[in-house]
Amino acid sequence: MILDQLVTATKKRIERQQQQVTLAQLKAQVAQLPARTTFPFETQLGQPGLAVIGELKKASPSKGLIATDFPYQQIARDYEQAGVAAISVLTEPDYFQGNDQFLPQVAKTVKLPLLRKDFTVAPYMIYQARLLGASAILLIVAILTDQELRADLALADQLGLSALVEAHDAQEIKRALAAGARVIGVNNRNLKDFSVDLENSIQLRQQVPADVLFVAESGIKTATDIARLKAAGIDAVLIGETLMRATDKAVQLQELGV
Ligand SMILES: O=P(O)(O)OC[C@@H](O)[C@@H](O)c1c[nH]c2ccccc12
Repeated sequence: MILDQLVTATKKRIERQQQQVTLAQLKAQVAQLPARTTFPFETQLGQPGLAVIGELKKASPSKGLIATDFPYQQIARDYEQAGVAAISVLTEPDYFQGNDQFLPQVAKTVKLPLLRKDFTVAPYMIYQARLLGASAILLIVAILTDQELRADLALADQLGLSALVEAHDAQEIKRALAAGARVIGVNNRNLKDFSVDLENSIQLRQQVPADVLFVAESGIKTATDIARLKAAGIDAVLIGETLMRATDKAVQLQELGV
């Protein structure tokens, strides 16, 4: 499965990076940063109405190259002007053509909270996310043990980072809730065959209590999709490809009815 390949590639990448900057050195750098007392990612998602997280994604394993031209700072500015609540920044290099440096570059361009979209497989990556200027990290339940999930959530909390905890079925939602997730994302894309089914997030909405933020992820393309998700009481949507391909982000969001 693609997720296994991503985990293997990410572990190798982090091992390489740790040879340049050790965990102890990274921790020391993070310790120099001012303490954070707020969680702007969650504040933004908790606003009334459906919040949109716009994603910066040059390529993906399911779609290949999405944007030949990728002026990510300009796209971030366009997202901000179009009124998105937060920006998801793919940093994974091998399959998504992401780059860690996109985060600080985008952070100095817009005021919006940034989600570091990567495959968090080690606490090292959580310290990195803080140092790079992210407000939130992604934790994928399917690739973490319960113990790791708890420890990662605690560390994120301690560093002033929110965590979007990604689940794809009721069992994973249970694990996310038991670990104390405050934001749960349900991926509509099946990572085994890349098929997309919006019903996944709609059906699973009921498994999550109202005081936990619920994000529907992937495959959102039309106003009908948005209307269905709104009717299901979803707090936020994560939209990548549809927004990446739109020449005018504001017009695209208007057409979607968000
Ligand atoms: O481009 P889409 O279909 O709108 O999807 C966005 C986002 O949900 C997707 O990129 C995603 C969801 N979960 C992930 C985990 C890692 C990398 C990427 C993702």
